[in-house]
Amino acid sequence: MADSRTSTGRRSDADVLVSPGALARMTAPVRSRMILGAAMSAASSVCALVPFVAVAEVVRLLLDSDPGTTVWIWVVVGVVAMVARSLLYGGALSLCHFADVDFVHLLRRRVVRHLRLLPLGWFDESGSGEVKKAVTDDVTRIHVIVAHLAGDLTSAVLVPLVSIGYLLTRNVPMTLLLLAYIVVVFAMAAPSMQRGYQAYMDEWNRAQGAVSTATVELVDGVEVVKTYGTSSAVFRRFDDAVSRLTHVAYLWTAAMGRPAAVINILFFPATMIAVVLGLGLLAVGLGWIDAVGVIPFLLVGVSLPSGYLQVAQLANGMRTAALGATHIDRLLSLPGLPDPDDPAVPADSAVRFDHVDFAYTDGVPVLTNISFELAPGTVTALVGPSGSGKTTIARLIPRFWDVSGGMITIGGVDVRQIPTPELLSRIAIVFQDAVVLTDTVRENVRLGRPGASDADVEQACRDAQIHQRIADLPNGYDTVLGSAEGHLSGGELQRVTIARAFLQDAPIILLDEATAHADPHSEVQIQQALNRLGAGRSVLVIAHRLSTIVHADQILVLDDGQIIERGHHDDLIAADGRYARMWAAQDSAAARAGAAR
Ligand SMILES: Nc1ncnc2c1ncn2[C@@H]1O[C@H](COP(=O)(O)OP(=O)(O)OP(=O)(O)O)[C@@H](O)[C@H]1O
Repeated sequence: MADSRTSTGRRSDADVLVSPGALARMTAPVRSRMILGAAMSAASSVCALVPFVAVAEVVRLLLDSDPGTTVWIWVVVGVVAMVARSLLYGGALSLCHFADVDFVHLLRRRVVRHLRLLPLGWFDESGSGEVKKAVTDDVTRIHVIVAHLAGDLTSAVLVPLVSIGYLLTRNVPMTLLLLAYIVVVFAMAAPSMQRGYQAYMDEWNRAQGAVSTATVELVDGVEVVKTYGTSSAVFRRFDDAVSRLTHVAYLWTAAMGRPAAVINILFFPATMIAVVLGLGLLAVGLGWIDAVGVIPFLLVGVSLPSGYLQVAQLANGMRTAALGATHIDRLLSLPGLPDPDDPAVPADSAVRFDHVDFAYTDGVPVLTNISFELAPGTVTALVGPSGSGKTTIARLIPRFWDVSGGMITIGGVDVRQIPTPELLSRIAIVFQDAVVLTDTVRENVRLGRPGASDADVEQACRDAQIHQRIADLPNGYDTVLGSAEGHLSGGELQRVTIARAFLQDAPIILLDEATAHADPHSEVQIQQALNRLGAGRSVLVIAHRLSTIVHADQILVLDDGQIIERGHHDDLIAADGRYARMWAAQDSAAARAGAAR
């Protein structure tokens, strides 16, 4: 059997065992409206049948020698049923669709809230494809059930049952003859349809999952695709996934096509009219029914099999919805970072690492025995070779991951005991790559303090030395970042995120290589903004350019996850150790670059 993992090693739909209760749990908040919608839809389906019955009865009575006033009663019944049907149908449709809108909103919000609790490691492992799948694809799969299942399934099951009941009251042998025809057609075609369906359903889901993952990968890696064109592995994986999906679709259609065509032809309304007439002639010949008695069968019996096809489609929808619900259920049951069992609020903003060990993967230590203090109003710089653990240290403070050993405290309180909103409100982070949303500049800055006034947002931008640049944009602060008119350089975007940190006014600042992508002019501006931002706060700086941290109160030199030197710039230079060598190497590199210019 083909491997059911996708090219990125993630699990595909076919690996998931559908959990029977998941769909019921997921739809619980709107269940009462779904039931009411189903009841209204059932009543509407019965009403939809009544006009046909009324016409059949009117025709039968008119052909009688003395129709009497009963004819008019049937006319009124038919008209009232038509009106009632429209009202009930419209009501059921609105009810289910409004329930569906609420359902989608509630479920997406629940999923996104839960995603916020998951450690960053989960996102690294699962990728954006998994998030997109849960929030859009899986929710959409279930939404079809809320919007349509209750109403459509009830009517698909109920209409044939009521029709058969009515026809039995008209003539039992003729009804049995018609049912026998329908059963024989099913018996001929349904088993091979079922076999074809089961054989390719899983294959189809797997191929679809692979296309979804490959598409996300393609978009994420669009720069590689542009550079290496269609020869890149990313593009090849996408191409293979699409070809596989097409192939499965072809095989599936071929397997299902013949039996589906047989059923469609034999249940086609024109075919059914001919069948009812033929069976009617037979029954009249055998003396089981008179000619007038065949009329109800022509009007009501012809559409008897249509419900089957609808039920088959809905069963498919049910299965994919159950699969979507199982995915979401699994995601919602993933454990988030544990909540504090004894919540406490820190007294001040002194950050302390106390013999901290950390590993992303069990058995592969990344940090070992890290201890240092980040006192309020001081700057601590982390330096060291690539991969030595600088970013990891910074990310443990806001609990992007939890330590494996030792403890991190803020104001004497273990970060694991500080309620998450409280913890995050105390820490402002300026990442290496400026993280901005596709939203207006104003809202991007306001993320630092939701509810901040426009004046405060502008003041923060002045402090970050980006106000004038924003004011010069076509729509000023209302320009959407990422849009054609809202294109800012890396250094400018970095200053937008610094403005966000100014607005947040947090006592602890984490700066991860904030000047990394800036040109020399931007770098000076960013540096000035950062110096002002850091004044009076606990600042942790990750720096590659040692010239930016010569005035730091404390420099920690990391190597392979351990602190190998610590002290002021001058002390470390005097010690003539690793830091001194790094300084000399950067100095001569800068001199070489200067000479080359
Ligand atoms: N999400 C992750 N999952 C597993 N390993 C990781 C993860 N992030 C980083 N690592 C590993 O942890 C080690 C430390 O990485 P870290 O990013 O903290 O180093 P760094 O000193 O900041 O590097 P750089 O200067 O290149 O940014 C590296 O070996 C890295 O491969």
